[in-house]
Amino acid sequence: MSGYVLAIDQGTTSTRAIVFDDSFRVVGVAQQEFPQILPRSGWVEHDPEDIWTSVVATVKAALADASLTAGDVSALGITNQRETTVIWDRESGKPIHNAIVWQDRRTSERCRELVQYGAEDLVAERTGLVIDPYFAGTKIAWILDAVSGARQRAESGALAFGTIDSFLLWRLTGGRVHATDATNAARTMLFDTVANAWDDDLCALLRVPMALLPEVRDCAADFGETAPALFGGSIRIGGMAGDQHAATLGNACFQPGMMKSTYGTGCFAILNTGSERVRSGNRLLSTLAYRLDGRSTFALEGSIFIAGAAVQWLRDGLRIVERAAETGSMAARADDTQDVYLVPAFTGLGAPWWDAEARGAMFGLTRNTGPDEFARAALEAVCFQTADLLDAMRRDWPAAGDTVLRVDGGMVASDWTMQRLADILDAPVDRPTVLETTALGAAWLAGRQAGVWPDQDGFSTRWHLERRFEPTLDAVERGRKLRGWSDAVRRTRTNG
Ligand SMILES: Nc1ncnc2c1ncn2[C@@H]1O[C@H](COP(=O)(O)OP(=O)(O)O)[C@@H](O)[C@H]1O
Ligand SMILES: O=P(O)(O)OC[C@H](O)CO
Repeated sequence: MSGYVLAIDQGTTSTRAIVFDDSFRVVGVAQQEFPQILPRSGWVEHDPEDIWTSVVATVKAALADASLTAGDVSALGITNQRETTVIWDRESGKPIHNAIVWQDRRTSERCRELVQYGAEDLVAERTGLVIDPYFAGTKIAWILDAVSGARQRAESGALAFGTIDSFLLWRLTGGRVHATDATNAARTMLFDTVANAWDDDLCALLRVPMALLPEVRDCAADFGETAPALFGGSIRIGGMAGDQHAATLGNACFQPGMMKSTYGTGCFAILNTGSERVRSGNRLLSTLAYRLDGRSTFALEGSIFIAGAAVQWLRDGLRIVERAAETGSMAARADDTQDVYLVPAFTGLGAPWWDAEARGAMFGLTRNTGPDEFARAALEAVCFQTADLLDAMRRDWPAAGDTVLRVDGGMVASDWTMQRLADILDAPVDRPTVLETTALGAAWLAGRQAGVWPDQDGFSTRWHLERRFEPTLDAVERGRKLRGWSDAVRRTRTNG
């Protein structure tokens, strides 16, 4: 068998398909953006057919780019934007509603009711999550209530629910496999991560019929094979993981205490806590890092909703830059005497604040404030938010104290941001040579399952550092900046 492995990375704004060889080099790649549907303030949807079309097109294009056919590829791994919720008809394969995206806040009111009802402890104990519209559970119930007849059809077993991985698997296998992996299941608010099973009590609480739910498998498992007609030959599907979990694997964070942070549209920091599921006292998520060989590895996660999206706002909303990459040089020449803070709560605040109602704010504006200070504030916001997460992680799990942060995602191309991140965290930041770590993690799962790629140890030794950013900021200045940020967050929050 060849060492070529294909990964589908189905993200929030685009789909990528990447072919790796057995030296983990990218030999073929294709990317396609698809429309974001914003029906009203705080609502975000995707058309699942757009996603499906982009997956088929990018897989074909990546194979062509690598000058390979389906028969040359040993395995396929799928990784995906998490929590985004699709419900489809098992007979026709057609979705009954647009996918409700992870960023969508339409179920805030329902979540408030669940908190008032006193469900927080039950949810935390079984799932490790906080109650928030972010997760799939309340989105499923919303669709069943909004689409006429859907609840009844769900109860009779005519409909299927899946996060994007599961929906793609169903389509790729020609409707033969309805399954997900444990990391995606862990983002629904319906899955007991210790028992590794869907939870009857939570399904009843959230009014989700269990007949809708997919079978849950390990991240590296036999997920079936692609229908031959799709890509001119079938490919075995051997790996599946939510994108942040795949990035944890791709960054080889296999040991307890290792941590990665991915800077894309949002920012997601995951700290490997080993076999211990740490109950957070600081409103972090206690989730799965990954599940392999029947064993779960747990993690503390901090989820920030807006990271690179703040840079997109400068580009597409304010139009003060033409390209994201310009923000680094602007930040470098921004006026040091101006303390301008952006709290980018465009869709509420995630961890550790979980304030669905908060909206973005800027502080410290003067008549001298210009585009450079805006750019610096947007990039620094990402650093300050990561510092809040790391601080919460250290309080929850003191072993996190000496952590080196491994980073990936589109934003880490910015040297200025990575240096500022090390300065604000007062910790080293390691940037790997392969920045496509999410796709690499999914490919590793599939390659390992097919027996053509190495196990954890072999893979870890081939993780390579491109550059380490060491902290250089003095403690007084760092403390002053962090106090300014805390004050800005306090003034933005609605639940503090
Ligand atoms: N040089 C850069 N400086 C700052 N931000 C950047 C830079 N390059 C890309 N970005 C930001 O990174 C994000 C894209 O990262 P990516 O990992 O592709 O995101 P996603 O997978 O969430 O779609 C965009 O929000 C973009 O604004
Ligand atoms: O598609 P991304 O990279 O923005 O990641 C989305 C996250 O998985 C949402 O939880």
